[in-house]
Amino acid sequence: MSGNKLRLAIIGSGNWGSAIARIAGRNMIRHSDTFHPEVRMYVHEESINGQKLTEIINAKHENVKYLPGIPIPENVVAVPSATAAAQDADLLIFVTPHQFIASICSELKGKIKPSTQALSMIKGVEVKDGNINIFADVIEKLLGCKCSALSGANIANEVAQDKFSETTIGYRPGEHEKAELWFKVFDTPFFRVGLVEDVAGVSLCGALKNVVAIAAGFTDGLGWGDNAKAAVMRIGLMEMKSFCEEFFEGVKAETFTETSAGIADLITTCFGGRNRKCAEAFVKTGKSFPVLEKELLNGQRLQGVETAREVYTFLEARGRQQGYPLFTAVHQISSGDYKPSEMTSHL
Ligand SMILES: NC(=O)c1ccc[n+]([C@@H]2O[C@H](COP(=O)([O-])OP(=O)(O)OC[C@H]3O[C@@H](n4cnc5c(N)ncnc54)[C@H](O)[C@@H]3O)[C@@H](O)[C@H]2O)c1
Ligand SMILES: O=P(O)(O)OC[C@H](O)CO
Repeated sequence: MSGNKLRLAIIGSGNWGSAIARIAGRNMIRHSDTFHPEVRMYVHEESINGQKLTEIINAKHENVKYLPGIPIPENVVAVPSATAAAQDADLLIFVTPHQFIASICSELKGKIKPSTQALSMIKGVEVKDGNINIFADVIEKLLGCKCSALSGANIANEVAQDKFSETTIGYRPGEHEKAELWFKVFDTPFFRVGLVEDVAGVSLCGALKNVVAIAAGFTDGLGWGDNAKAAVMRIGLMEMKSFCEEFFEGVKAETFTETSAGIADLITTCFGGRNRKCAEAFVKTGKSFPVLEKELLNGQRLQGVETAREVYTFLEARGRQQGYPLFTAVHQISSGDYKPSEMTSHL
């Protein structure tokens, strides 16, 4: 009997979405007292050698494009419609590149259960009409459901191979019980979940570290060495913290220093992430980021360049660029206004 058990759905099936489907799918079986075994996963349909990606995933139990070589549990079912995935869900994970969230939420509006609880794993921000929002807030506003956030030092390919890592769930004040439910969805002996009452801090660390990772990639491309990279990371962490303190209320200092979402994610992204890799190639090849994204990422999406542009737009609207010289330089270099070698002269 699985009549009153909680149903989980996943909106997104890229590199991280597929890795998290593996973890959550297995935990649905492990905690079968609480959860319905079937997990529906929304897949943005595409054709691979003439066959639909959803059909391949459901037949082979592998996302051959975005997470090749890693088995996805058989209780995870790929569906090509976000609405079909989400409509019966009690728990709804959002894990797509941030540029697609607005259109997905407008499709889902009014079609999910009023009691659904959401969780955002998106590393990005929305800048609109001179305001900045984290995606947990965007989702809450667009869908009218409560939304927590998960972020951490989580390179998807490593997590998918069950290599040890930690992550952080940020929850709203008074919602510790909800966070404990999400803990049960994700925690495994190899993927250890910490909880912190700080949705904004967790979300912003995840978004802003991608901008710092671009700067770290520039230093790698320039061959400036480890000291320069450490300096850029330190300055980046200070700008992340200042930005949160200046523009958001209630972000906790310990989120930066004591959680996986903070310093640990900054370190892993600046050494092993896609943003770093593409930024190094940007310096070495002179190719643009859109070209490098296509050539190097096989359909996966860069978040840092777009986030740098959005953060710059927001700071410019407030005349505050000079308070954030590293964030500003990353945008100016990515958009071709500065040379990469000029990065530190503006700090
Ligand atoms: N990959 C990682 O290591 C990792 C780790 C932690 C967090 N994240 C974050 O998780 C989020 C999702 O990242 P990811 O790695 O799963 O994605 P990804 O970079 O693999 O992006 C590709 C996904 O985008 C989908 N897509 C393309 N066009 C679309 C459209 N028009 N509408 C909807 N979907 C479309 C593709 O089908 C595919 O599922 C991002 O915010 C990312 O920063 C990624
Ligand atoms: O590959 P990146 O640069 O998008 O970073 C991936 C994750 O966010 C690391 O935690």
